[in-house]
Amino acid sequence: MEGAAEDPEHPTAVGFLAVSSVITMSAPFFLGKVIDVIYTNPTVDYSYNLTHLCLVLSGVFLCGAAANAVRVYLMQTSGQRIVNRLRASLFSSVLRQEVAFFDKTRTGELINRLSSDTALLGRSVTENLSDGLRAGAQASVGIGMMCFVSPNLATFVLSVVPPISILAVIYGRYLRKLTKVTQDSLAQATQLAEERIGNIRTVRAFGKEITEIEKYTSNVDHVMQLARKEAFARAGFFGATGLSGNLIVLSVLYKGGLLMGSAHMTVGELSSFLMYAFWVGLSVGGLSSFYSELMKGLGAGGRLWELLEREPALPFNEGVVLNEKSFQGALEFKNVHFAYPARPEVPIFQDFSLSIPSGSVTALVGPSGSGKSTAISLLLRLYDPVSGTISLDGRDIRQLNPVWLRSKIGTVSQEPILFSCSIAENIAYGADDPSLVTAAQVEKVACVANAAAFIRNFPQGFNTVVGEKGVLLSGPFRYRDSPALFRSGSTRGFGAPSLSGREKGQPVVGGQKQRIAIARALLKNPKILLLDEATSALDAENEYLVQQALDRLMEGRTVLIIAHRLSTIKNANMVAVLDQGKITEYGKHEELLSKPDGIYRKLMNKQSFISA
Ligand SMILES: Nc1ncnc2c1ncn2[C@@H]1O[C@H](COP(=O)(O)OP(=O)(O)OP(=O)(O)O)[C@@H](O)[C@H]1O
Repeated sequence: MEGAAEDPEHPTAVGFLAVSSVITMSAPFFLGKVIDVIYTNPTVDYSYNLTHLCLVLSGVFLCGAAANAVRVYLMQTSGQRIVNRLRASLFSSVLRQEVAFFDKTRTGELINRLSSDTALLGRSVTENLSDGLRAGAQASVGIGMMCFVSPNLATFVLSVVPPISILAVIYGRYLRKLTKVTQDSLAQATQLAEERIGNIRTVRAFGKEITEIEKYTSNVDHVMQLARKEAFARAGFFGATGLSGNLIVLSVLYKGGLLMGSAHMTVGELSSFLMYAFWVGLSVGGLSSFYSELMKGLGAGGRLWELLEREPALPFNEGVVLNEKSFQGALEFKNVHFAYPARPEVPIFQDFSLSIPSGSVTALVGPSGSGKSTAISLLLRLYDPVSGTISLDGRDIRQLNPVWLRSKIGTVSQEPILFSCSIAENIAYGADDPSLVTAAQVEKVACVANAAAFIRNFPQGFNTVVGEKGVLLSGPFRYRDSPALFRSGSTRGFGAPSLSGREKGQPVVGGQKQRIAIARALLKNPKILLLDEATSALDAENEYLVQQALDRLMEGRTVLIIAHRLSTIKNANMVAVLDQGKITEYGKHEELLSKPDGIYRKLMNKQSFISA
């Protein structure tokens, strides 16, 4: 691995590995000598030689143990370092991917890569590699020493190796298959748990706790069944190897006894031989677990590599940056055709054209599902059109640097997403460099966004931590129009139905999240604003506060707003009606309303626009 090769601790650890292995493997030979000294000098003064020998050997063994401990320490730290580096690169690679990639890839799967696959690979190329090397070296030296001590006995013992190896290979394959199935079904159970816990409000609102518990329990029961099968296979294999190990030792003792009887072997040699045989047995066990860990690591590595090497389909931070001084912020869709990559057969836009002049407010209206949010996703360049162009100040946005482009665009969605940190941090998130934002700046934008008063009423003020997705704040009541759907292959784009609506029946106190999101957008101070108005009515006072904050935010910017309020539509410079994948009507509210058979007129009659 690249990380392992760079790591300076690796060569040191290999040095310690060599020292500890040499010492370990010389032990049986010298211990055999000790036994022979005991047996061949049954006179009084042998104790002097023996004491010396034992003292020297103890010192050597101590060095071996210390070298081994240092090796393990170095390998563990170096493993963790590799895992950390892998995680950082992987996270960086994931965050650079285009949005369509996230439509297709499950979050749980990515989290799994980030947490367990990296750990698996890290361990596999450090500790496991070191243990494997050690086992391999010890097995070869052990076999060599067995041949050296007694070639006769060694040939006898080694003749049982081939059949046992064949058995081990068959077992290994079976086990790998079984492990994969178990892992897959565990991943399924985890995915289910993650989704249901993340969407607990929807589960609760539908009273599905018991059903979900049963579903999860049946999933983990399935995992248990597979795990039992695996345990059974392992138990059989270990039982068989244990038995054959003992039988081999017994036959070595038998044959060794005969050789000793015919004076072809000393008792020390037989003891050394047995110890070597024992070490070889242990090392072969170590080698097999090294092999299975390595295979797991390589599997994880393959999956990680795919992700690390994946080139995002849309560029991440490259392209033209327009001159800030002459930058106007005029937007235009020209003959845009678009279908989501996850569903290429369903066209969303067909010949969609719309011009949004610099500094104007355009209200976009249309039936639900007509593609209003999609238009915003395209302007943010979360996806590219199949054909046609979207331009900013006459420049195709595909030529522009997407990071720069997005830095010029502010968004406030129906259900803004806040992070689980303090309100001040959430507002500062809008700035290019949040660490440079002062408390005074945060308070100022919060004031303009009509958010300062309610924030100050919280005991911790601006330091109040909002819950995951901002659930501790009030938001619009959205059960009516956006039921949370469990995933069936794709997520929604901009303005995805959030699950953090309020429980049915609770009073709607209103719009705190929106006002924080407006403050966040104010701090960003973008030239272009893409807004998705909340579909729900707030109470009169909050309605007024949010509306006033939005009006202040819109001042002097190019605005495209998905309108749900009559007042917004009336105040907009232009209204564009989106239907059947294109803009079918365009003009001022009154103009459009005066067309007797106009779609806008029908829409107004059919759809309830909030009259506030
Ligand atoms: N990421 C996605 N992958 C595939 N299809 C999607 C994705 N996001 C949205 N769609 C589909 O695209 C169509 C347009 O969706 P969009 O959210 O743009 O409509 P909308 O007019 O904003 O609707 P609403 O008013 O209900 O919010 C819908 O049929 C929707 O199911």
